[in-house]
Amino acid sequence: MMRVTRPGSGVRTKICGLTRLSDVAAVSEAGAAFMGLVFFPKSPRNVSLPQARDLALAAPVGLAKVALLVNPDDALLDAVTGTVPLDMIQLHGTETPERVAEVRTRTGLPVMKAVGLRDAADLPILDRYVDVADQVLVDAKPPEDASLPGGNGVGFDWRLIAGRKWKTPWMLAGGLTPDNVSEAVRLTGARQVDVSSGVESAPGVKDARLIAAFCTAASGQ
Ligand SMILES: O=C(O)c1ccccc1NCC(=O)[C@H](O)[C@H](O)COP(=O)(O)O
Repeated sequence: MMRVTRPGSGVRTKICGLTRLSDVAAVSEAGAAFMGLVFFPKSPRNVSLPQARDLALAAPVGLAKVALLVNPDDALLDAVTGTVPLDMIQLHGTETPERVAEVRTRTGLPVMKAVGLRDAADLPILDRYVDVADQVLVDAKPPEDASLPGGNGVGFDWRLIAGRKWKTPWMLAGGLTPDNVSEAVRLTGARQVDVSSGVESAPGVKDARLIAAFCTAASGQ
């Protein structure tokens, strides 16, 4: 499988919600740094344990495999980490900082905690996680009527975080697309970006051309 090294701006991309081996190939060829596997039965991107294992085993060295979980109990954590070769856990529920610390210890893996923003009142929530998580995913809060806690293709006002710095590495997410990602990077100063809906042709169906276009746009080329 060919990997493309982009000497551009160095912005790293995560493509979330892969379900097919062809998605892994597309993500790798586009030069993304992370691929996300969703373990959330209500999601159109949900993968079974055997499916996730096959996808993870197909990833080339250098493409980090991230398991996305929502308020997982220890049994689910053990099942996922015992079956799927992984590089990171993404917690996308209402996990407390204490639970984030427990998940790090239990799995031995770095943990990225997703925090949803809608307005400035949500910003202090981020500060609760910077000391305990290895990465913070700065995402949009889901709409009130959403059935998914993330992956809804909605954004937030990037000016909320423009010029802000956290001591923990962070990734920007929420409604990003090949058309808006370069502006999002420019405005927020993000060095890492995450996308799911914006590179799909239908809910849960990744599109190789959109993945390539997203990675190219994110890297400033
Ligand atoms: O993608 C899902 O189906 C999903 C389900 C449950 C929790 C989170 C989920 N997705 C999160 C993401 O894919 C991304 O990390 C992020 O929220 C960006 O999503 P999008 O706005 O669709 O690009």
